[in-house]
Amino acid sequence: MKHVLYFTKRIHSFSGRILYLNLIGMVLVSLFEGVSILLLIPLINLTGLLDVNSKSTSAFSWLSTFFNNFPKTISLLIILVMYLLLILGQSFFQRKQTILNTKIQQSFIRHLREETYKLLLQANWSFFLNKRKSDIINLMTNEIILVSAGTNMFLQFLTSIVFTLIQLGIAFCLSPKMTICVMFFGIAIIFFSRKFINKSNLIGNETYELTEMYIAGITDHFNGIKDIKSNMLEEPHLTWFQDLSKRMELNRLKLVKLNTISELIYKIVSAVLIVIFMFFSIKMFQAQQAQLILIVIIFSRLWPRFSGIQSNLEQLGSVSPSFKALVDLQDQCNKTKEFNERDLHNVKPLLIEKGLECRNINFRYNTTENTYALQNINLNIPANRMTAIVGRSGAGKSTLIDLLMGLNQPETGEVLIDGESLTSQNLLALRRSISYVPQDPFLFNKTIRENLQIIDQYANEEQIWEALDFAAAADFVRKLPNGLDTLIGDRGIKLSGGERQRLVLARAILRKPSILVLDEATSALDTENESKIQEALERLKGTMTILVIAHRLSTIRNADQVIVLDHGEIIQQGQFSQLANEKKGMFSRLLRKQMGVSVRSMN
Ligand SMILES: Nc1ncnc2c1ncn2[C@@H]1O[C@H](COP(=O)(O)OP(=O)(O)OP(=O)(O)O)[C@@H](O)[C@H]1O
Repeated sequence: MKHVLYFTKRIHSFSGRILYLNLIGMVLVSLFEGVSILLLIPLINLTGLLDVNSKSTSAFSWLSTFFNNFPKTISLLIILVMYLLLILGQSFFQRKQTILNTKIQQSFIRHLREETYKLLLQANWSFFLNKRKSDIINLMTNEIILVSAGTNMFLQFLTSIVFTLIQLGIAFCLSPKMTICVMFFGIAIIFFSRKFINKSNLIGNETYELTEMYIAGITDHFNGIKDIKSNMLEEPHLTWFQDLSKRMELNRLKLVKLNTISELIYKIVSAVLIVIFMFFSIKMFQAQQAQLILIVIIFSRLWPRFSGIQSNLEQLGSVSPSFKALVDLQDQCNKTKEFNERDLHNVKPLLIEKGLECRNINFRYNTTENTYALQNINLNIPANRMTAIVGRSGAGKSTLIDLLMGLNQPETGEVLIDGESLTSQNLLALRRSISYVPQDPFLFNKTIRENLQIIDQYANEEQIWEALDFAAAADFVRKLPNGLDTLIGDRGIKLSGGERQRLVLARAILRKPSILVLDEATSALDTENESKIQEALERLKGTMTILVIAHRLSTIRNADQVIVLDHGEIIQQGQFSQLANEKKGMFSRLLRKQMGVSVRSMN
């Protein structure tokens, strides 16, 4: 419940005065309804069948006395007009209140969405390494709506308590004994049905987990749909999906069964109580017909209030896991925050003059395990030169690059930029100076132009073509039917792997970075395009610092410095030709293997 209260406080500080207006509106709507009970007294009296001016209704007998001053028809007309006005008033306020409610709820959802999205963007890389993307998607789509709806539900719950108190007050004036009895049973039954609330909470937890699994499954399956289709893995996936859908169905059914059983209990108890009341009222207290009618009216008005409170609590119990998940996510983001929103304004890129340096760096992904991804890294990366990082798969190349970009933080040691430690102060300036091209480049489902302008929205036609030329992409873009305005599909699916890599390279160049990082960025290119890019990189040398990770060693022939990593340690460092001549070194072994493969493949 504390998480629900947390969000209620948030909606309170977010909406301020409007929230009170809304609450007053809800109370007003309920009051109109309450007052209509009172009108029943003179109405019943007017029928002439019953006399309601008895002791038990004495608090409001003045109402009947008042209407006795008028001829019957006039009284009847006044009462009915009042009744009509009450209904009209109620409907009018109800509409206003619903609109206001939606306004508050929707702006709160927007606020929550924006706030959580900002926090996510501000979280550091380690947060994303440890978090499943689909869980974030689930929170940002399904759960956030449940949280907002739940917060609203909680506010309605508070209003309904206020209104129940008002109605209890009115009922008390009509029949104190009766009201106390109803209250006693109502509270007792809410107290005894706590276990329903706990059960709802358990089912809510299960719903949350199942939804997480569902979104994760769908995301994974459709990201890997090519694998599924080409390896004919449809059947196991379908079975998995059917099992999960069945579990989701049963989970919903369980919740409805639970909610309806408590509703059923309330109805049965209500019927039994009415019967008992009637019996005692008639047999023991010789109650008049009017009192009996009041008993039924009070019961039918008040009892649903109690059962409403109970079902409200059950619903809150079932959505409270969503509240907890959102609080947890925001907490984790706050703990892993690497910058504040205002830091993003006016970040000037760094002009690196001397270079980057790694000093005594050790790094592990999991600090509870003994395996280090990087150990004793001491390294100089001179500015405006090309440095290549090579090594076997899993050697730590990408981890090293991530450290240099300030994505990973070293456990010991430090990264220096022109002799200054990399801290949160200069982190964003460093990032602004970097263009990073990964092995599996990310492209948006937009046109080529839009994909390029993401990096620089003011880039003109000439600059765009210049970047495309650099990345050996101009030719294929020219041949596309809509040229720069061609839509490239989901993640650029309508392009080949090599075309995608070239586009991302062009995008990286458009930024005119001080540091260009290519992480296996040309792995999908044919030799012709690769050598075009090599030439282009050669032209760039001296204008920016280039960091290249490459398995294909021919790519880095022109590098000024080659770093060889193995098991997270630097085992060789020097110029390409120098390392190639160290016959016993890992580099020449890797080189020989690749040359052997290429010679064999030529034969
Ligand atoms: N997020 C992670 N959590 C835990 N361990 C990781 C994580 N990412 C990488 N590792 C481990 O760190 C080591 C270095 O990985 P890294 O990705 O840096 O290697 P690499 O040299 O770039 O490999 P490749 O050439 O195959 O891309 C590997 O043993 C890998 O299993």
